[in-house]
Amino acid sequence: MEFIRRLRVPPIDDTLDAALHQKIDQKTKPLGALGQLERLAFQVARIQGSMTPTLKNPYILVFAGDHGVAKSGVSAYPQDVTWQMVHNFLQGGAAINVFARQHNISMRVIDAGVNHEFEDHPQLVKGKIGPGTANFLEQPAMSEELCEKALRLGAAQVDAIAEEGCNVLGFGEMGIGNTSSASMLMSYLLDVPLEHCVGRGTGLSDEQFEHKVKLLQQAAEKYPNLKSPIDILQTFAGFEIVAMVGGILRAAQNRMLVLIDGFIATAAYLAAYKLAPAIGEYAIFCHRSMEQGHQHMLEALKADPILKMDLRLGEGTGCALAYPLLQSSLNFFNEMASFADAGVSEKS
Ligand SMILES: Cc1cc2ncn([C@H]3O[C@H](COP(=O)(O)O)[C@@H](O)[C@H]3O)c2cc1C
Ligand SMILES: O=C(O)c1cccnc1
Repeated sequence: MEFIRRLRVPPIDDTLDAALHQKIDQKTKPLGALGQLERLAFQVARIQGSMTPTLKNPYILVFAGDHGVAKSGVSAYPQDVTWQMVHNFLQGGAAINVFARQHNISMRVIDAGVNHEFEDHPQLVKGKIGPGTANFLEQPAMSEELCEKALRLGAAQVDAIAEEGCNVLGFGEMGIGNTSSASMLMSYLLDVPLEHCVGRGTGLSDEQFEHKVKLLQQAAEKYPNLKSPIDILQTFAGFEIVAMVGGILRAAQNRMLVLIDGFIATAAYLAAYKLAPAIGEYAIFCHRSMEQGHQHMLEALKADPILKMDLRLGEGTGCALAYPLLQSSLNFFNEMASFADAGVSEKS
């Protein structure tokens, strides 16, 4: 696939590492006392190759798409909620709108494949790859051609906001049924049993959850020999998930800071990571979702999520909520006095 053949993620230069550690350790605090904030500041400064890193023009991209599998009763909500929520995002009434407004984060909604025609709106990108995916219980979700189109869609959106001066962006999603897709991706990409990957999504009852597990197990039996990340994406992903994969890859390629939300966004990240492991240095995991598979996925990635707030929403909400802590990490790094500046005695 041309998109994948052209993929080049720059490895991070370590020439500043010693100076960055020294700058952090010289701040007026016991050594290591700002914990994860110190690790975040170090990571961002390395990505930017700068002793004075900054966050510029932050964005949340919310990718939306419908899933054929939603018709098989794997979600607690009807498929129409996908387009209805896109409408809600554009009206400014969803959780992600509220948190993004609170932290001055711009938002864009990408229709990657919702089964609905939307009116024009300044925050909406009309990128529909198709009116939703095929039901993977019956046939692969999409062709290779559409998969590549979706990768390019995500990459193009990231390039567009990079041109607006953005250097930090969060990836969010909306698509009824997409925890099922994400569970399949996780099981295949990590080669772990499906039981560790399936959760209750929007809030399934015990009975509905058993039905979901049974259907997804049938799907796994149908496709025993998938190995490559692209084949796995084509078979199980949604257009919004593949567009996120393309976007995550391009953001790292552009040396932007990549903020990863919950279970579905992390599944997209996982596919991107399998395609280009160098993206690992650009990613910040914003929270640990209640969706059970997310906890296993984060462990497998050795990720250190910023928040544990019992969220299970998606939309990029974890990214928006973690953003002020990321700001705090750079503020301490750029503004805090050193022992020498402040005339404070160092460790004896
Ligand atoms: C009103 C509403 C708003 C949402 N915002 C995000 N999701 C989340 O729930 C969906 C995934 O769960 P499942 O696989 O169980 O369908 C995705 O659309 C996800 O972003 C929502 C779900 C609902 C119902
Ligand atoms: O972790 C998430 O992002 C998530 C969990 C459940 C439903 N929707 C999203």
